[in-house]
Amino acid sequence: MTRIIDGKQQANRLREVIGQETLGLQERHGIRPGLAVVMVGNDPASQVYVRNKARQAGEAGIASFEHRLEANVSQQALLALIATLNADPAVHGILVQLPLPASLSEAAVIQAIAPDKDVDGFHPINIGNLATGARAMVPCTPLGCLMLLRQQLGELAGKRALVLGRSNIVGKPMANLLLRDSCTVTVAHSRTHGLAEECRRADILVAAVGRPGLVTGDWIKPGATIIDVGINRIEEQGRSRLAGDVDFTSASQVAGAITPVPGGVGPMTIACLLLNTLQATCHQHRLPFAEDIPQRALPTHRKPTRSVTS
Ligand SMILES: Nc1nc(=O)c2c([nH]1)NC[C@@H]1CN(c3ccc(C(=O)N[C@@H](CCC(=O)O)C(=O)O)cc3)C=[N+]21
Ligand SMILES: [Mg+2]
Repeated sequence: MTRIIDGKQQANRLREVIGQETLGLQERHGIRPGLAVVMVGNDPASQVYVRNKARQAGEAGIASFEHRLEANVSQQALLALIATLNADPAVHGILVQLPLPASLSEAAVIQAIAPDKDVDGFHPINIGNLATGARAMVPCTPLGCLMLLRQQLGELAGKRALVLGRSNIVGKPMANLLLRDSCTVTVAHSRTHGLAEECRRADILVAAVGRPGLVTGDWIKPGATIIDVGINRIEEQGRSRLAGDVDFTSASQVAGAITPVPGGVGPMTIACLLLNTLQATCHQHRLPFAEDIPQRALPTHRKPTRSVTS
């Protein structure tokens, strides 16, 4: 039987445990974690995400500070705001909603964020620390995918993982996280030869290319675990709906487990943003951070198989 991985429910559980931890911080130390979200311009889709983040942060005991800037804001003004947030002790995490208008340099903006407050994990310091296996702030979407995989499979070591997509936000950090869990990792992309065959070899497939329905059932190894990162807004029969990079109908006939869109990776992304904000808060106050929050919130669904001799 194919298992539908309920990311919405897992994210609810994770946010609940985060809320318990923030309550403890408040009661024992009088500290309230704070998350600043900077939005440039008024893209309607971004506004929905920013609103959801603020509401879910509040429910988990995290203060949120929204900063909306005009689409024509100067780079200098944006960098000045980031400098203010870097210096503000009530702000433990800073997220600048991407993409930015073309007139602004995303690289310069990301590098201006203090690495300790970079809850997106996009700063080169955090990317480098993740790649070398040091302590790092890990990008929220791949972190959420990893949690769903661990919850589903227990042990990931030795599994053949295929990451479809090589973006800085998902594909590259995802590949590093899977390597850290001792998977055999392949990164495929639009120029890969024999893409379908590559996919069919994978025990774990993470699709993050932004092409609706690209991965069909005949690309999937029977029993494989499929994580669909794609959030594509498509028009169908005059109506707008969300579609993943995986064709759910055919893929769910073959896969062992699969995430839906919506209700899969998306909610986990926001929960991981809150978890990163909590971690950043603990770090900035030199307090211990409970590394076991994900395991506590999301106990393994399937016990790892043990060999007879061990
Ligand atoms: N600096 C930065 N960090 C980000 O993490 C970031 C960003 N910029 N820019 C935009 C993307 C997109 N993103 C989503 C988060 C949650 C859902 C989510 O919760 N999706 C719901 C459905 C939402 C709906 O119905 O529209 C779901 O998949 O179930 C979607 C998309 C974070 N992003
Ligand atoms: Mg989703």
